[in-house]
Amino acid sequence: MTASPTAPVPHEGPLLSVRNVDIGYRTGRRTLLTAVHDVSFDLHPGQSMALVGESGCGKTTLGLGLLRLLPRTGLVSAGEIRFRRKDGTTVDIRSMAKEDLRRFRWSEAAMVFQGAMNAFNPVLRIEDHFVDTFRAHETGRPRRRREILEESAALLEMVRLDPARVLGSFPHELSGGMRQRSLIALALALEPQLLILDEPTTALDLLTQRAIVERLCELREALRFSMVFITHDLGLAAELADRVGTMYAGRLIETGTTRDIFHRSRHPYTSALIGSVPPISGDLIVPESLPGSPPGPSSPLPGCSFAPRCGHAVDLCRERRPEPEVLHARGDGLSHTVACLRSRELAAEGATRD
Ligand SMILES: Nc1ncnc2c1ncn2[C@@H]1O[C@H](COP(=O)(O)OP(=O)(O)OP(=O)(O)O)[C@@H](O)[C@H]1O
Repeated sequence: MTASPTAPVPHEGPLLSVRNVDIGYRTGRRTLLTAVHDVSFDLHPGQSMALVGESGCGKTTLGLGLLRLLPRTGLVSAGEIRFRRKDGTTVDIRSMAKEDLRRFRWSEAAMVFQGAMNAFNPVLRIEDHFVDTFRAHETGRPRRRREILEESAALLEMVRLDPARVLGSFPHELSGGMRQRSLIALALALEPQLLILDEPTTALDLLTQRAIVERLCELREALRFSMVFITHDLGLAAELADRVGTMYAGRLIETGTTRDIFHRSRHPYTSALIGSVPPISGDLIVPESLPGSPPGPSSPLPGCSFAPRCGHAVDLCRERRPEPEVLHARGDGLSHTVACLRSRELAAEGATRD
């Protein structure tokens, strides 16, 4: 018997399962500064998760670490990053051999960095980037250049670019928004199941940002890839994500659905971030109610890293590190989890958001 088109999709389990991951940077022969601590989360097929937090909280380090794209001094030093491949097998990205990893990137998981200029080779035309990407992942008979270019044109049209104008151009001949869209088209070329976007619209004007975000929403719906979206802009997070994770001093201190985070955040840091957003979506500004900055990896604190800036901290917060606690359990990685010793008390007092 064949399944009817309306039959529920069988439960597939997570696409990406991150467990107790630490990521550090070597600063000397024996010193490793840990920039990401003990991060765990599951991402299911088709889900989009935004990582938010001030600068230096470890969002980019986590994004790069997930695909083993860290600079030479960077290292995933603990934990598991399990990924369900297109062939149905599961692999720990940490233990993948280099050649396997090369094939895996782009075809199964791709990353779009902030500032697309650096992602392109300045002496190659956009069409050559497409041809190289397709060719590097070919397994059977090499495809004709014309065939690849036709497919590339369709991808560019998908992100609303004119292929006739873009394919023959060098990266510097395009505007920032066009480069960023070209990069998104390139990242989607091999139909990856996971797209990691790091501030993909920063430095673009508001109209271009909006156009890219709208296109990404539509594409995700049509192509059903999963997404991890790193941003300073909570307005974008609210639009693009169905889940949000707040990072502070290298830790994931609150995760939940977009609704949990924007309407009933339980960590005073998340509440302060949301309180700092201007009424119309825009860049995150450090709120006046939140003076100071997050501690860097070289100055870890014994208790809660946010305690020195938190108006609700008590002595215990400075002594004991809060473990993530599930406040509202849900399947598919959608639980609302918070790492704050006082979260229940503060919610009862109405000090966090409802
Ligand atoms: N190549 C590196 N070598 C040493 N330390 C680094 C390196 N890259 C980042 N760090 C440190 O790791 C910490 C986390 O930085 P990261 O860039 O991941 O944060 P972020 O939240 O993404 O910030 P931003 O939003 O500004 O990109 C910071 O303290 C940073 O100084």
